[in-house]
Amino acid sequence: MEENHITDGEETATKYKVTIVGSGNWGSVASKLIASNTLKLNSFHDEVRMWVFEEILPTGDKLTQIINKTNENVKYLHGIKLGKNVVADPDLEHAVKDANMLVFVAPHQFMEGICKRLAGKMKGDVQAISLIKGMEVKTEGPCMISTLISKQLGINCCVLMGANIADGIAQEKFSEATVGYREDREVAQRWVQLFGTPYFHVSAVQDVEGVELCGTLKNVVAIAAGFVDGMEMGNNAKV
Ligand SMILES: NC(=O)C1=CN([C@@H]2O[C@H](COP(=O)(O)OP(=O)(O)OC[C@H]3O[C@@H](n4cnc5c(N)ncnc54)[C@H](O)[C@@H]3O)[C@@H](O)[C@H]2O)C=CC1
Ligand SMILES: O=C(CO)COP(=O)(O)O
Repeated sequence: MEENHITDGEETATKYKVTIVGSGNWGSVASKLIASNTLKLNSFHDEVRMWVFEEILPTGDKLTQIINKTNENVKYLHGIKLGKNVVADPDLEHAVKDANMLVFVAPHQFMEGICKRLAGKMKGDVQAISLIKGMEVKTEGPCMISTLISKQLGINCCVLMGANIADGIAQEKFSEATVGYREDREVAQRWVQLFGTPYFHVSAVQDVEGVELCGTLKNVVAIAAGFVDGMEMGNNAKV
């Protein structure tokens, strides 16, 4: 347990361990942002574990092996180094077992299955954040993904959303995002620290559902705007 604590003069504080659950385009960029910060910030372990849904590449290699060898997610974020401190792990339960900060960034349709596998497998003090846009629509009504995570895993879940296209952020083009949190501002500030860089500006507001709905519904507007472009109806039709 010693390695989980840092000593700052007389005080000892928890050293946070981060695992990213998901490794597509956005999950890979999230790992790059986070890995650059854990190296700089004393309150986090350097290593960032990234659960990878294992795939066999056309070369016959396993995706996790290539990520760990080249430091690059050649399938979902080609040409971008993630950081040497990112470790790809194909075993979901193993990837989360020591983490006290969990970043969920798998496509929403896989989340129910992922949560079922994770229930009871995590540390007691774990905090979560969802970067997932979308919602589960069931017969009893819609359910936000942060709610699904909180309910199924019994943990607090913040969200991080913005007009964020992963590739632009991977290329370190300026972008901003918002963390939505429920009660604990200190936890929200920890997420802000973990994600924020000079090119990725992150702020926090106390409104999980508001932030998550804006992030999700933004994509409905984006699809409609794409239709308008495709039909060459002009910008006024978008308003
Ligand atoms: N790509 C982007 O620019 C952004 C994406 N998001 C959100 O992030 C979430 C993830 O999106 P992306 O990273 O773009 O996904 P992606 O489409 O790039 O990757 C899909 C991921 O799902 C994995 N996968 C495939 N089958 C699976 C299974 N059966 N179980 C679990 N995982 C499986 C793949 O291995 C891959 O890691 C989505 O909710 C999306 O809305 C949010 C902001 C930006
Ligand atoms: O929300 C996005 C960019 O901001 C991308 O979402 P999708 O990957 O679900 O299209």
